[in-house]
Amino acid sequence: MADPIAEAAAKHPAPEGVVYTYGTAGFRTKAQVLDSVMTRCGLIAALRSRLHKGKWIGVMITASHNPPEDNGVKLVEPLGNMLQEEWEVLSTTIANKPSPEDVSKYYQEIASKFSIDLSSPARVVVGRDTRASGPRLLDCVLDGLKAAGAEIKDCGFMTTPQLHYIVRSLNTEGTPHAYGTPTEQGYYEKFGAAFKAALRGKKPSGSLTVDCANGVGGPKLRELIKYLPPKEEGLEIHVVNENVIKPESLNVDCGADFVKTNQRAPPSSKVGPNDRCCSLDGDADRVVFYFKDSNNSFHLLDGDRIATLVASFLGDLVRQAGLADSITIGVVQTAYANGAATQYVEKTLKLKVDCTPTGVKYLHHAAEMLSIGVYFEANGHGTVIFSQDTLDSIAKHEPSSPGQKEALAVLVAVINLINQAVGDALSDMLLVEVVLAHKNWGPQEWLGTYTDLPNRLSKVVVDDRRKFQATDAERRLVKPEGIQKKIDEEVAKVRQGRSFARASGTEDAVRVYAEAATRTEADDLARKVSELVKTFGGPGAA
Ligand SMILES: CC(=O)N[C@H]1[C@@H](OP(=O)(O)O)O[C@H](CO)[C@@H](O)[C@@H]1O
Ligand SMILES: [Mg+2]
Repeated sequence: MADPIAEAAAKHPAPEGVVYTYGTAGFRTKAQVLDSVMTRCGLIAALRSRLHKGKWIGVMITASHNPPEDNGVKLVEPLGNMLQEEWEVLSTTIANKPSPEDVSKYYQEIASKFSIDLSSPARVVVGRDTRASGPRLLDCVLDGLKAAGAEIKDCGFMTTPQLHYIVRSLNTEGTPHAYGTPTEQGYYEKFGAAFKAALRGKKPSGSLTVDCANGVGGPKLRELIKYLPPKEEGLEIHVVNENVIKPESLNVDCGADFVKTNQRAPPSSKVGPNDRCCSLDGDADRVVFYFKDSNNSFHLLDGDRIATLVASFLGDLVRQAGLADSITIGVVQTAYANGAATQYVEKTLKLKVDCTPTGVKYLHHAAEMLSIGVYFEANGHGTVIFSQDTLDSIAKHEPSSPGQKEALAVLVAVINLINQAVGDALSDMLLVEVVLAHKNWGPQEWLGTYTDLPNRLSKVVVDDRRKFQATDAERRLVKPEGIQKKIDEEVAKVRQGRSFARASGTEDAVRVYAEAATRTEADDLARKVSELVKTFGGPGAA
């Protein structure tokens, strides 16, 4: 008897000797070895949808900020969240099955384990970024989906957050929690209208130059601009690095990762002093801001800065609207947040800070525990989420003065402007612009809120990064034995020192972070800790 699952898997056989892992951001590696993984992810997406009683599941084909020759895939849960961890493991297992028959058998096993009726409806929506390998890998996903008998919606080019938005909107359509019209146009209408409402007549000063990393963010931003107020009334946006015709230029010398890692503007940048700029990454789920001052010095305004800016603004609105008694705001960071940012949130803003392991899913979970959870990774991934209780209190709040009424109106518009499903570079960018316009701030004022401690992020290649096991939100190593004590000794030697090492979840390396009172001390500390990592992780080390 014909077995469509085995047939689909046979059409896209797994290359020999490659081991796949569904990591921090799904499967991500060289595009040429991903065909089999794509088909199998199609199968997993169909199963996941059936388990959710036919709700829409998303499949996003992207490798974000990675080089153009890479690609990847991540699955999106019905409310737009990232895939549940247990299913990451199932995805990893099916991706590594050697033969088509093993794939089919495992597919059946998952179905019986979760009592999934394989004849029930499955619905899957697919999007992709602009990489050259995208069309081929899309076909591989579609083969998996067709074999599993899923209903398919192919959205073509999408930013990652747009796909999350569409998934959430499809699944909430017609319910009291309807998120928006489940189309790309619906996305622009929702965020365009919210931006206008949140500005409330305030006009951002100057212009904003947006570097789109030569990725999918470029054409999507061009589209979004059509739904924003005209530049005379609203924001003047200059779009740069939007060449999607040459996919080999994706993320090359531009984009959020380039700017954050090199701490400088893309070489092509031609902006003047104090002009606001921001850079998106390849799938537009991450944004960092920056500017050059009148001495031509570069200043980065990263995810920590966005979190502090937004948290302080939301704190003011909640207070001014008379809601401070019922709503508390918290900020969620990772260990990579600059110590000065953490201190600013705790001491100046007087808000609670949580620290989680690296990876948006951990930050998102922690933020879900708060009434308003502002979460950002230093590299610019993040958003703000509002609990249902908070949304209910805001909806039924009766303002008792014109001042309260105004603050409440801004708060409601800002909530609509924030993509609740996932961190979204375009929505975060508009949010920052709204806050700056309301505060009447330029980038200098924003930068002036606190002074970053000099820091250094390095990468050390070791024999086996799995030897490095961390605890305490990845701030301390429990293995290799003895290394943490040595790191502590180095940290103690410098002023305001902090350093940690952890195995990367996306690259075959150990990352070392160090900060200290001065640039020399921070660099020194990073070098010393990197040496320790090399020694403890070198050949023959336990
Ligand atoms: C220090 C750093 O920036 N790490 C990044 C990177 O994770 P690693 O596990 O450090 O490789 O990629 C993740 C996925 O994009 C992102 O969430 C995270 O912030
Ligand atoms: Mg990304």
